[in-house]
Formats: sequence, C-alpha cells, structure tokens
Amino acid sequence: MSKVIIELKGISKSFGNKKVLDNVDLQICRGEALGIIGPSGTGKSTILRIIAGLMEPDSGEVYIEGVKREGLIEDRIDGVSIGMVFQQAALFDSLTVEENVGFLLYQNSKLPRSCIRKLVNEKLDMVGLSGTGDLYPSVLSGGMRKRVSFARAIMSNPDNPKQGTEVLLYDEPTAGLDPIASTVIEDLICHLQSIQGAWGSYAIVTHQDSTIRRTTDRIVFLHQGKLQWQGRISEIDNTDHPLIRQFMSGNLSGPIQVAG
Ligand SMILES: Nc1ncnc2c1ncn2[C@@H]1O[C@H](COP(=O)(O)OP(=O)(O)OP(=O)(O)O)[C@@H](O)[C@H]1O
Repeated sequence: MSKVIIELKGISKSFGNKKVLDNVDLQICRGEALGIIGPSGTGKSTILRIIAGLMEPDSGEVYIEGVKREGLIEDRIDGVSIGMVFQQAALFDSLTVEENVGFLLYQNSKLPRSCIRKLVNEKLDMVGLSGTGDLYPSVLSGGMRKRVSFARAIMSNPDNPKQGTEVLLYDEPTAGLDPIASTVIEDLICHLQSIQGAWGSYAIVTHQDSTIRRTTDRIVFLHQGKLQWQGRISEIDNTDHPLIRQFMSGNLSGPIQVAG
C-alpha cells in the first residue's frame, strides 16, 4: 500500500450546536487522487480547511507524514506543504494576475521582484495562462480565474526547501463552469498530478459528475457528519449502497432528505 501522507483521526467539528463532522477518520496516500463527495452542507469544505491547517477541529488529530500537527498553519511549517484552491477563486481584483499569484512571496519573502516574476511566469505557463501576468482578474473568464488560483496554490518559495507544494486541496474547482471549461480544469488537475515531483497527491471536493469521474481514483462519501462509504471510482456505478445510488442518480426518494 502507498505511504499515508495525511491522516485524520477521530475528527469532530461543530458550529454552534450543529455537529458538522462526527468522528471522521480519513487518509490520503502519496500519489492518490481522492474525491470527497456528499450532499450540500455535509462538511466537505470544512474537512479541506482542517487538512489545510486553516481551521482546528474540536477534537481528533491530524497527522502529516505520521507527525501530529499542533495548531494552525500560521503556527508552524508542516513537513509536507499543502496548497489550497478555494471554491471562489478568491483573487484580489485590485492586483494584477502576477501580483495575485506571487502575493505571498511579495509579502513574506526577500526575493527580488524579478525572481518572483520569473517564478510566477513558470506557474502561469503550467496552467496555460502564459502572457496574462499584467491583466487584472476582472477581464478574465471564470475558468481563467480558476486557473490563476491554481497557479497561486502551486507557488513555492525556493529559499524554503519545505515550501514545495506536495498536496493540493481543490474545493469545487469546476463549480459554475460550462462543460468545456470544466474539461479544461479537469485536464489541468490531472496534468499537474502527472508532473514529476511536487503535486502528486490531491483531494478534491466536487458535485460535478464529470469531475468526479475524470479526476479521482478513490471516493469517500460524507453524510450527516460521518464517512458513510468509500471505494474506487470504478465501484461507484456498481455499489448498491443506497446513499450512493440516490446521490449519483439525483433521485428525490431515498435516505438523503431533500432540503426545502
Ligand atoms: N465558519 C463557519 N461558521 C459557522 N458555520 C459554518 C462555518 N463553516 C461552515 N459552516 C456550516 O457548516 C456546514 C458544513 O459546511 P461546509 O461548507 O463544510 O459544507 P459542504 O459539504 O462543503 O457544503 P457545499 O457542498 O454546499 O459546499 C454548513 O451548514 C455551513 O453553514
């Protein structure tokens, strides 16, 4: 079996009196493409934020290559770098594409501007956006804005050997995109995984059928705070698990209650 790179053990999280995650165990192995699916509001984005170190669980532990994490991301550097692509591209509209992608290096490193610009251009090339560094986000399409946020997530600081992104977390990367723009993003996710070295492992939260099928090799299904089913992507059409059958068919009848 592949080496476990990230492990959640007994993770619980509540907001107010609503328990969103209830004793969740989850592993991401090196080289794995994990899909996290389930009905809306079931805690998928919350899991990504906990893995990224942006939010602390109420109880449970997060292990990064077997080392227990203490605190949030600003308190320490993990042995594995984790990049996150947010549901909304979350770009600063008053900054250029280059300034958005290089934002953390411009803010936190002593690298010369020319060096950061070179690194940014490398990442823009990788996401198919060569020559867009001087543009502002407002002139880009939704799919292009997503790709800028990919470039930002894979930025690394060459002065810090631990800063190379090794795990990428994608929160609904194809939401709101037309089928063709979604295909471009799905291809890009697979392309980044195929590049030798850095971004071989990822977890992706998505509701889109094509994204589930084209970008994942293992699926976990979350419902009512619990991990209810997991299996290979090839099993998703064959399992008779009632939650998966209802979710994948979009049927209104079944164990998942329709909100509203
Ligand atoms: N910071 C927060 N404060 C209060 N409630 C929150 C917070 N973050 C998430 N929630 C609530 O927790 C629940 C789970 O949210 P989360 O975004 O993780 O779900 P999700 O499965 O990703 O949903 P969707 O598929 O609709 O994006 C929701 O009811 C949400 O309103």
